[in-house]
Amino acid sequence: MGKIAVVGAGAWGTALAITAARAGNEVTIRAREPEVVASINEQRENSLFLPGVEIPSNIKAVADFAELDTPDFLLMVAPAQFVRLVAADLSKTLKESVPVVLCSKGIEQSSGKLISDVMAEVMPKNPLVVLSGPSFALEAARGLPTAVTIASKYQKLAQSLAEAIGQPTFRPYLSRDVVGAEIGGAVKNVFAIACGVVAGKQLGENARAALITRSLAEMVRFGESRGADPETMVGLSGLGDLILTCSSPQSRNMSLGMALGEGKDIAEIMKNRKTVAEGYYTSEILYRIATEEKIDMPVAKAVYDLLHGDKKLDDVISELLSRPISKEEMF
Ligand SMILES: NC(=O)c1ccc[n+]([C@@H]2O[C@H](COP(=O)([O-])OP(=O)(O)OC[C@H]3O[C@@H](n4cnc5c(N)ncnc54)[C@H](O)[C@@H]3O)[C@@H](O)[C@H]2O)c1
Ligand SMILES: O=P(O)(O)OC[C@H](O)CO
Repeated sequence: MGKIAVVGAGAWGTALAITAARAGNEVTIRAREPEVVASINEQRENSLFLPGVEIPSNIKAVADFAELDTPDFLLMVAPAQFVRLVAADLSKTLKESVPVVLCSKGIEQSSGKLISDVMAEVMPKNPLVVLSGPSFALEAARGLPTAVTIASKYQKLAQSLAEAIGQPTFRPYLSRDVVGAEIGGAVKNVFAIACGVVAGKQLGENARAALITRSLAEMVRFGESRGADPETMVGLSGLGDLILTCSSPQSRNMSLGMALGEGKDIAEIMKNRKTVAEGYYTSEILYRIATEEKIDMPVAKAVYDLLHGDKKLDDVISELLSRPISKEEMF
């Protein structure tokens, strides 16, 4: 039986803890909120972030990083904008030999850095693995079939993580392309907001299909700018996650876009959110990077204009639709 630690007891951290426990591991999950620690240990439920799912008895919640001991793998599942701070605290007690599995999806807004680069800065010695792919927390937690990409330059580690947490209903696929796996998960959140706008404004399924396809082209371009393999972009962590997140109001990012498309105000939507819609933060930095580096990303720009600019929805849509005719290029 292996030992898995999870840092971040939001919906995804909790779902991954349940998945790892279901595979037979002893799991310790560190929650930031004392009420979440109590809820997991006493009610066997994370009633704040993943209500309605039973927590198996081989999961223990703790408040203190020091209680995580020395796991075989540590899963980092804090929201992307908090990973630097959380990792800095964690690094005070975690041994440098413990492999860290990055499960967060985003780009650091203050620096424009990929979160794997943030981890390399803050915890440079811990071997890094990325876990990404189309995976709604609730479905994975309920044991519904899910497939993910596990990427690392240390293939033996990727393999042993896959063996430790894999099971018929949670199938990992292995990759060496850490940056590619990470970028797909980070930028699809921005495009899911755009697809939500299409749904909320009832622009139709043709528009949504076109938007997903053109978003994939932008994902490929951005990925190439960071050295990602275009093939990774059409795998689970890229196209797979793009399709999932752009197709279901279960997605926090798509539902944020739907609210915008229905005419709600962004400040109102963001007020009092307790769950994270990573695309909101990623869209701002993605637009800045694309502008500075001249990466053609019109859909990402449209989302930026809606969330962080002061453009009107109808103006943003007509700007996107009246771009000059160009050649259809993906790669
Ligand atoms: N929910 C999903 O279905 C899902 C699936 C795959 C990946 N992810 C990714 O996992 C990451 C975590 O998302 P989630 O869905 O588990 O979170 P969540 O929205 O369910 O919960 C919010 C999380 O943010 C944490 N948080 C709030 N303020 C914080 C602070 N100041 N410092 C540190 N942490 C703070 C909370 O403790 C909690 O863990 C995100 O990057 C997300 O994109 C989520
Ligand atoms: O609910 P979202 O939009 O944060 O998406 C969750 C996962 O990233 C889907 O793979």
